[in-house]
Amino acid sequence: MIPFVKAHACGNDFLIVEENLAQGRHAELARRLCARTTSVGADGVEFLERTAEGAFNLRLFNADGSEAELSGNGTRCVAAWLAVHERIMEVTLHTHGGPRTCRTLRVEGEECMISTLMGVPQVMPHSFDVDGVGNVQGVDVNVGNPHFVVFTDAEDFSSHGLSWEELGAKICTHPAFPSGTNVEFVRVLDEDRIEFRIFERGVGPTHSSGTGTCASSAASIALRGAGHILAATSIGGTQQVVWPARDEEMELTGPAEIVCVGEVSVDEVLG
Ligand SMILES: N[C@@H](CCC[C@H](N)C(=O)O)C(=O)O
Repeated sequence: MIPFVKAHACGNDFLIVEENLAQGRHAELARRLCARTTSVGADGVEFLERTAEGAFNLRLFNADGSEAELSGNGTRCVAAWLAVHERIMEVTLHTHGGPRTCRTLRVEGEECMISTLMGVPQVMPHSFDVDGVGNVQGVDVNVGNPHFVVFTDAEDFSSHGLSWEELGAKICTHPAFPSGTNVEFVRVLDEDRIEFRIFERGVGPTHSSGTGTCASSAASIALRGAGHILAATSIGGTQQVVWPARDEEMELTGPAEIVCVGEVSVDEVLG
């Protein structure tokens, strides 16, 4: 049997599995466990390794089995699990996108409020042609993993005559991004608030993204005159971002909740 924890952050849901159970089958396990109709269902799997020295390492696999550098929400889900069930209130989780230190500010039952230091975002305007669409202008943002931010004024987040889901799918796998990219469609509402939709690499449209929140905020602060303290809302809820200056770390604060713990039979998962 493979024990798992299911958690979500603003509706972006993850399974947490101990690394020593994966035995090299990370991609296959992620694909099978994340299937919405035939398995547990999630946007990704966080494999959690505990080293003999007491460090915590994370490997993140998207629902399609691809490995990503990190997830902001997935990292927060792991921090919530450690806070709720092991009373670890501050922890540095080592991801392939760099170390992320999470501080649990509040625990209410299975729900936590957590602040994470998310590194220093790198922001760079970028435009390229998309077949049948034309020139798309946006912003590359690296927050440990890659994002492309498209600003739009449309209330439904459409752009270039396409829905955000349609254009997101085209950009996500566009040759301008050899490793693929996450895509955000962002509306700057005022100095303190932005709203966005996310099309995630390796998943598709999701309800939220921690790194997507940081990327959307970084582009809005750097290039659209948004303030240094921002509320960023996606389908699954609002997260707070603080980014004092371009060369400083961004802090992301938001909720994460443990949904359930369970176990699945290895035969059922891997056949
Ligand atoms: N939802 C995540 C991002 C997960 C990784 C992403 N799909 C990628 O491939 O980079 C978040 O909360 O940051």
